[in-house]
Amino acid sequence: MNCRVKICGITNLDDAIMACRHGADALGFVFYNKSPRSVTPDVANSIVSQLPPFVTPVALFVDADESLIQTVITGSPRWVIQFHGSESESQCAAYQRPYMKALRIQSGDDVAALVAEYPTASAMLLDAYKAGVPGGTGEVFDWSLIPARLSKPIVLAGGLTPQNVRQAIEQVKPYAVDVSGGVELSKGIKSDLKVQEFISGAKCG
Ligand SMILES: O=C(O)c1ccccc1N[C@@H]1O[C@H](COP(=O)(O)O)[C@@H](O)[C@H]1O
Repeated sequence: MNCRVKICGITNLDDAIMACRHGADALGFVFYNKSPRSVTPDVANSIVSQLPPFVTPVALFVDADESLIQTVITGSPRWVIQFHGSESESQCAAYQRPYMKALRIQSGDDVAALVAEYPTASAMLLDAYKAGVPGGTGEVFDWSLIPARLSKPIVLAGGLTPQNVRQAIEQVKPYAVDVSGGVELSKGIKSDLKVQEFISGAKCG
């Protein structure tokens, strides 16, 4: 099964180019200033302007001001948006860009019903729920909570690593996987070896 890979939390050009070299399909940039992976619009747009073709930059926001979102996305027509807060469907759709909405899954959630709330999303990202932390937690959730058939492509996130990514893909069969902390050397800095192992693990099936 060909699974696409997004490497999230890119903060510098060297890591971006390294991830592309290993076959990343998408790179995530975090515009949330409480994250240790937070980048400025200028830094991110400078990196995006130097990316090779066929790699999608993803701008991650957590309940951000409209002005910040507009500042980022006007920097490049290539941006896809990841909404990782409690944004409504109409807020997400307002920017007229392809977007994915993150859902933080916990037991008892009706995942199909939550997905159905975002008919304009290109994909839905499923992440672990942790109280008080919007994402990048490094925690895995119970993948058996994900129904076999959903109305949108699924991007699986939350605590993925080079060690568990193949098992995750075989069990969940997502459209794509997304990783941040599991391929880091230190907060905000990616490990060449871990990125290589993660992508080859995700794409070897
Ligand atoms: O990466 C962050 O710092 C971050 C901050 C706020 C919201 C989301 C964030 N990252 C996203 O969280 C998931 C899971 O990350 P991890 O692999 O468990 O570290 C992923 O979708 C990141 O894009």
